[in-house]
Amino acid sequence: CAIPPSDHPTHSNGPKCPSAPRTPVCGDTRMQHKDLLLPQHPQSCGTSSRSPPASCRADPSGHLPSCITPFQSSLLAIDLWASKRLGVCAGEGSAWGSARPLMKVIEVSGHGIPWLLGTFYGLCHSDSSAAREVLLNLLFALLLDLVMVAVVKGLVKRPRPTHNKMDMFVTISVDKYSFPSGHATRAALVCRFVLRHLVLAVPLRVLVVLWALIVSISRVMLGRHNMTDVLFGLLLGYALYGVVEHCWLSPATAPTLFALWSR
Ligand SMILES: CC(C)=CCC/C(C)=C/CC/C(C)=C/COP(=O)(O)O
Repeated sequence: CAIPPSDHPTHSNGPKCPSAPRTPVCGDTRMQHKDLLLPQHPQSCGTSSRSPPASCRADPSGHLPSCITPFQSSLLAIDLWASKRLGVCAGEGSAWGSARPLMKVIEVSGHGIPWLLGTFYGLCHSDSSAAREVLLNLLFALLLDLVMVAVVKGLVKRPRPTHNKMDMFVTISVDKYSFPSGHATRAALVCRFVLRHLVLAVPLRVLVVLWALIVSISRVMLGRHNMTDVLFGLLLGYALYGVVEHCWLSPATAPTLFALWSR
């Protein structure tokens, strides 16, 4: 199943194949491969796209190894296909278009701004030093998450799904990219953080986990992300919590920071 090299988004900086056929050779798959962001033999313009050594050279843009096996390629194609099928709230006219407003409320619940503002507000108004310690670490976790997601998005530069409508509440420049899902990383990170540091009754703990899952699933349903963006986001958020725990800020390890907030 050959993919016309000129259709690949990374080719904007790399070699062009103006003479490559533009007729679909794999039906819908050709169009969906635009989102893979893995060069399809960019060096093989004018030669057979089956030439194996060319497929393992460095990506001209230097962002990703271009050595993609047929197995990986198939997994990504399945990801794109399934994500498109699951994007049932991607537009008002989609199968579940009427649920889109609810999905957008869920989107805001996992957005960085309410979490940052809420944590900052709590920090300024908390009287107990224990609460301040937890909130300061939550603020650190949220900022670390924003930075890590921005770095990975900027490195990978995977475009958002073609069916996504870019009508998101406050975004930053890298949010035009899709991998990983910032909402999913935040949901996993906050979920682990809250379960570890807040004393909650079991039903509330279940609700926190459900919220994280719903925020993550809603990214695909809204058409914002492919499934792999969300799965990687969840893993990244889970792992970032480990970093936060490892670097835990306390009055002993960061006295200056705590002095800022003490009364
Ligand atoms: C302090 C500071 C730089 C705050 C920026 C907060 C902000 C605009 C975060 C962006 C949140 C966002 C829209 C993430 C994208 O989530 P995806 O799940 O679509 O990747």
